[in-house]
Amino acid sequence: MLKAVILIGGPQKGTRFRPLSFEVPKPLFPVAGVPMIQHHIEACAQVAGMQEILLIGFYQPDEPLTRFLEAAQQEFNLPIRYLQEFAPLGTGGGLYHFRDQILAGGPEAFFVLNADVCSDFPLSTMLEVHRHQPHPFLLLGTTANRTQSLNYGCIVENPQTHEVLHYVEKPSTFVSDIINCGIYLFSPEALKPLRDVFQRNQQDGQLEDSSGLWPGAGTIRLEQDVFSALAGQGQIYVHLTDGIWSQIKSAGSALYASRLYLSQYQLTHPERLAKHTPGGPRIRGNVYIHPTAKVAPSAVLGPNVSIGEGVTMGEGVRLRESIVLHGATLQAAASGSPPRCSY
Ligand SMILES: Nc1nc2c(ncn2[C@@H]2O[C@H](COP(=O)(O)OP(=O)(O)O[C@H]3O[C@H](CO)[C@@H](O)[C@H](O)[C@@H]3O)[C@@H](O)[C@H]2O)c(=O)[nH]1
Repeated sequence: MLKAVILIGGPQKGTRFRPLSFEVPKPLFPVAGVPMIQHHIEACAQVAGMQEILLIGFYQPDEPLTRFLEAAQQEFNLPIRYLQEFAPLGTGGGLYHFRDQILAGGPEAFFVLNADVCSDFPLSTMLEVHRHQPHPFLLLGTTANRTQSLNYGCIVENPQTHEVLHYVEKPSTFVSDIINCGIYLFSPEALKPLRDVFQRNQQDGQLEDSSGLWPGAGTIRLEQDVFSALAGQGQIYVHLTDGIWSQIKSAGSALYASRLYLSQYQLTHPERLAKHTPGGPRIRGNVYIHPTAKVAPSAVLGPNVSIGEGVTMGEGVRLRESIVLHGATLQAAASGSPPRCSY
C-alpha cells in the first residue's frame, strides 16, 4: 500500500506568482486547463496500490480548495485530504508533524511531491527502483546547465550506485549539473531522521529562547537539514530522469509548464486537445478550450493556448502562447503573443 503527500505551501509562499495567485491559491492555478496539482494527483492515482493522497500546507481551507478536493476525490475515487500546518513548518516539518496520518494503515512507502513542479512524474519507475533496492530516501533528479543549476538543490552521485554523496541546496558556485526535481519516494524509515532534526531543533530552540516561542520550533528543511546532513551515509539515492520537468514559480514559468503539459496530452489526454471543426475557431498546434468557453468562429488560437472556464472570445481574436483565466472576456480582434496570462 502506498500514499502520496503534496507540499502545497501557503499564502506567504509563491509571491512571484502575484497578482495571479490572489484569486486562486497558487496550487490551483490552471496549467494546461487543469489546476496545477491535478497533474500530480492524476499521476499518483495511476500508481497501483495508491491508497491516499495528503495535501500539506498552511492555507486556510477556503472554498476553492474545498471544492477542488471534493471534485478530485470523486473523479479519482481516492481519499484526498488537506492537512493544515499551524504555521509554516518548512518542506519537512509538516511531514514529521503529520507522521501518524502518513503512516496510518502501514504504507510500504510514500511519495512526496512539491506542488510547484511540472513533470511527467515517473512514479511507477521510482517505485520499481525502490523495490529493487529499498533505501529511506529516493530523489528524482534531472540535469541542468551550470547557471541554472544554482537555483536548485544540487546532487553529486556515485554514478555506479546512484547514491547521493553530496547535496547542496542552491549553491553559490557550481557543484553539479544534477538537480533535485522536488519529487521523492520515502520509506517509513525516512521519518526517523526527521524526528532527530525535530528533537535537535527543540533543544537548540530552548537554549536560545527559554520562553519556548522560538520561531524555528517545528520547522524542518528537508533539503538542508536532511539531504545535506545525510548525504554519503548510504541512505539517499537519486533516480535520473530525462522526462519533462520544470519549476512553476512565476506567470512566465506557468506558460512554459503549460506548453510541456499540452504537448504531453498528445499521448496522455488527446481528448483535452481542441480540434479544428467546421465552423469553429482555427486551431494551430496544441490548444485546450474549456467546454464552457465561448469562442467566436473567426478566432485563431495556438500554438500553446489554454482557455479557462466561462471565457468569452470575440470575432477575430488571435492568441498564441497564452493562458486565459476563467471568466475573462477578450474583445473582438484582440491579439496576444508570449508571454501572456489574461484575467
Ligand atoms: N506544507 C508546506 N509546504 C511548503 C512550505 N514551504 C515550502 N513548501 C512547499 O514546498 C515546495 C518547495 O518550495 P520552496 O521551499 O519554495 O523551495 P524551492 O525554491 O521551490 O526549491 C525546492 O524545489 C526545487 C525543485 O523545484 C529543488 O531543486 C530544491 O532543492 C527544493 O526542494 C513547494 O511546493 C512549496 O509550496 C511549508 O512551510 N509548508
